[in-house]
Amino acid sequence: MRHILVVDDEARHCDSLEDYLTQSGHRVSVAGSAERAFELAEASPVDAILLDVRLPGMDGISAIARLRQYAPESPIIIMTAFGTLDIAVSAVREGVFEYLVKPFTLKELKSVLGRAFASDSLSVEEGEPRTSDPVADAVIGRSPAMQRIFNRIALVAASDVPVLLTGESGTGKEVLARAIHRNSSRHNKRFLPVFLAALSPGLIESELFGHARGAYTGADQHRPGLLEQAAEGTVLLDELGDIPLSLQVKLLRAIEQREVTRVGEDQTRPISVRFIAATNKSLLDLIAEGTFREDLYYRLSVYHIELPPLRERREDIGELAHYFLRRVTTATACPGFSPSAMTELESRPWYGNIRELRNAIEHAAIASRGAPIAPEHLPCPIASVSGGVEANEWRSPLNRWIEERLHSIDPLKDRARLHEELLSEIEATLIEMMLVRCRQNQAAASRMLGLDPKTLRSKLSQVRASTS
Ligand SMILES: Nc1ncnc2c1ncn2[C@@H]1O[C@H](COP(=O)(O)OP(=O)(O)OP(=O)(O)O)[C@@H](O)[C@H]1O
Repeated sequence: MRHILVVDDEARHCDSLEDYLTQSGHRVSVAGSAERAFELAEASPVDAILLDVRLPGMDGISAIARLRQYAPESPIIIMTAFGTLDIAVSAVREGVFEYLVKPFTLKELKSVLGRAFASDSLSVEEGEPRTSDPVADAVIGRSPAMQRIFNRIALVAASDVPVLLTGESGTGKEVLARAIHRNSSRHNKRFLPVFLAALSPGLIESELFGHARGAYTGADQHRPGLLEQAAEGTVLLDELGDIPLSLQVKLLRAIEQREVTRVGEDQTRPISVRFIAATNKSLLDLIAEGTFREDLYYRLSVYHIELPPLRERREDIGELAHYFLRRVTTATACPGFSPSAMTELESRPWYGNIRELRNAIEHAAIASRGAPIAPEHLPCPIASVSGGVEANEWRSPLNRWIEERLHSIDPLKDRARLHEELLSEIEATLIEMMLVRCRQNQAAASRMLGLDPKTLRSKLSQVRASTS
C-alpha cells in the first residue's frame, strides 16, 4: 500500500481518483489547494503526488519546490487539461516524473503509477511518453495529440539525443525543432536549418562538411561546412529523405563520432552539434527501396516524434485560426469569424495542414476588408497531393499506433501480441459502425460484413465484454 496525495480542486475528479486508488489498495489523501497539500505532506509521508496545475491560490507548478521539501523522493505526476509547452517545460525543470493530460483514463493513470513505483503492485500496461523541456512563442495545440507531443518535446529537449520529426508537409516540424532548440542547453547558440532538398547534389557534401582549398574547381579557399558552422548549436536536417545515399555514411559518422572530414582533407575535426532531422517521407519506405540506410535511420530515430495531420486534431483549428488572424490584424481591428466560417474551417481536410490554414486566414483577412470572415472569403481548399488520401489517412495513425505500442513494450518482459491487438481494435470498430448503419439489425449487419450471424453474435459479445 502506498500513500498517494491527490491535489486537485475539482471535487468530482478527486472522488473518482480516490475511489480508484483506494480500490487498488492505496491510502489516499485529497487536498483542494496547494496550501492544504503542504499541510498534508508535512503531517504524513507521501509516496506519490498527483498534482493539478490550475489551483485556487498557489498554482501546481509553483507548489512543486515546496512539496519536494516534504517528499524529496516521491514521484510527482502533473495533471492538466490544457498543458502548454511552457507548463511541460516547467514541470520537467522541477523534476516532475510524468505529465498526464486531462481527461485521462484510469488505465493511463495505472500505467503511470506503475512506472512511478517501478515495482508492479499496479502492473504496467501501457507506455506513455515522459515529459521534459521547451518554452515557445506560439506553439499551439490543445488537442490530446499535441499535448502528448508537448510532453515528449519537453522530455527530450534538455538532453542531447538526436530527434526525428516526421509528419506531412506543414504540420509544424520546423516549429517544433525550434522549440526543442530554444529549450535546450544550446539555446543561446545557433539554430541552423539545412534544407537538404534545396542544396545542389554536387555541392551538398561540401555544404555540410566543408572543403579544403583546391578540393574541386572553384574551391579557392578553405571553408567549414554547416555542421562546423553550427558551433555548439542545433542543426535541423530538413527533408532528410532527400540526402543522397552516398553521403549517409558520412553523416552517420558525424552524428556518432561527432567529427567531420572536409572534402579534400584527411584530417577529422571535432563538432559539437545537436541533430534534429525532419521529413515528410516515410523513411521506412525509402529503406525498403534501398535509398535510405537503415543504420542512419536507427541512429536518428532514437527519439521519434510523429506529428499528426491537422485533420486528425481538429480541436486545434479554432485556436490556430484566431492566432493567425490576430497576427495579420491589430488587436482592435480583429474582425473574427462568422460561425459558418468557423464551421467551414473545422470541417476542411487541410491537406496542406497548418501552413494551408495560415495562408487561408491571411487570404481571408484581406478579402473580408475588416468585416468578420465568412465562408466566401476563404480560398478553395487545396487538393490532396497524393491522390491516395485513403491510404495516407490509414498510414499515419497506424504508424503512431505502432510507435506508441512499441514504446510501451518491454521486449524482455512482455509478450507482445501487436497483430492480434490491432486486428481486434479494427474489428471492434468495423462491427460497431456496421451495426449503427444497420440500426442495430444484426442480420443486416452480418450480411454487410459477410459474416455468419452466429459468428457476428459471438464477436459482438467479445467486443462488448472487452469494452465494459
Ligand atoms: N503548433 C503550431 N502553432 C502555431 N503555428 C504553427 C504550429 N505548427 C506549425 N505552425 C505554422 O505552420 C507553418 C508550417 O509549419 P512548419 O514549417 O514548421 O511545417 P513543416 O512540417 O516543417 O513543413 P515542411 O515539411 O513543408 O517543411 C508555419 O507558418 C508555422 O509557423
